[in-house]
Amino acid sequence: MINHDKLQQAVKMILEAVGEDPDREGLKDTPKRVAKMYGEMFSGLYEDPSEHLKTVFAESHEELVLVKDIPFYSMCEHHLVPFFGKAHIAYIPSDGVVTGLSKLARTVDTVARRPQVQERMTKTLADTFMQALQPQGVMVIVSAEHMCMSMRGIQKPGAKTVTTAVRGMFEEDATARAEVLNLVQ
Ligand SMILES: Nc1nc2c(ncn2[C@@H]2O[C@H](COP(=O)(O)OP(=O)(O)OP(=O)(O)O)[C@@H](O)[C@H]2O)c(=O)[nH]1
Ligand SMILES: [Zn+2]
Repeated sequence: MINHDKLQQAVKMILEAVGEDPDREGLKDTPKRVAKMYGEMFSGLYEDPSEHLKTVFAESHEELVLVKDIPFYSMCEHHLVPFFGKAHIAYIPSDGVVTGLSKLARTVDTVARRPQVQERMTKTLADTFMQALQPQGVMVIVSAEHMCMSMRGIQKPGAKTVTTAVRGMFEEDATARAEVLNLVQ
């Protein structure tokens, strides 16, 4: 599990390293707060995203299911600052098995709450849905703004990165991909 003592020591060292006084009134509880916050933001390291997808229902809907505009916050593993945006999850069930709609969003949260890069987050989501639900196909679209590109470095606030991952029948079926893109816009 997350080592809160070590996190607190590390945050105190960062404050010292930037020339702050970690014992001053405003900062004295900061190491504890940040340790707790990292515990939340990286909780996905200790969860198996496919666990959420064990909730399934027998429903003979073998056509598109799309949950779009799922907001998420993740942490860029290169700079440890947030990247955030929307995930859109589409799948076509097979064998009369669908999962709970909220479980798609829960899976997004688990995968987002790790040190991440957007490409791996997108791919992990697609692979998790494919393995856990064994649907006819999955299409995942993630659109995000990276704070490491907005508030520092190249400083391009508003620039969006869009990544997709398709599996199963979506790989062959351009019309099905176009239908999802059309519904997402
Ligand atoms: N592919 C990919 N790159 C990312 C992601 N998040 C951040 N990056 C990039 O990671 C790269 C790290 O580049 P480096 O040259 O090692 O670090 P840097 O000197 O801080 O780079 P700048 O951001 O250009 O100032 C940057 O280009 C970031 O934009 C991500 O999710 N996916
Ligand atoms: Zn970054």
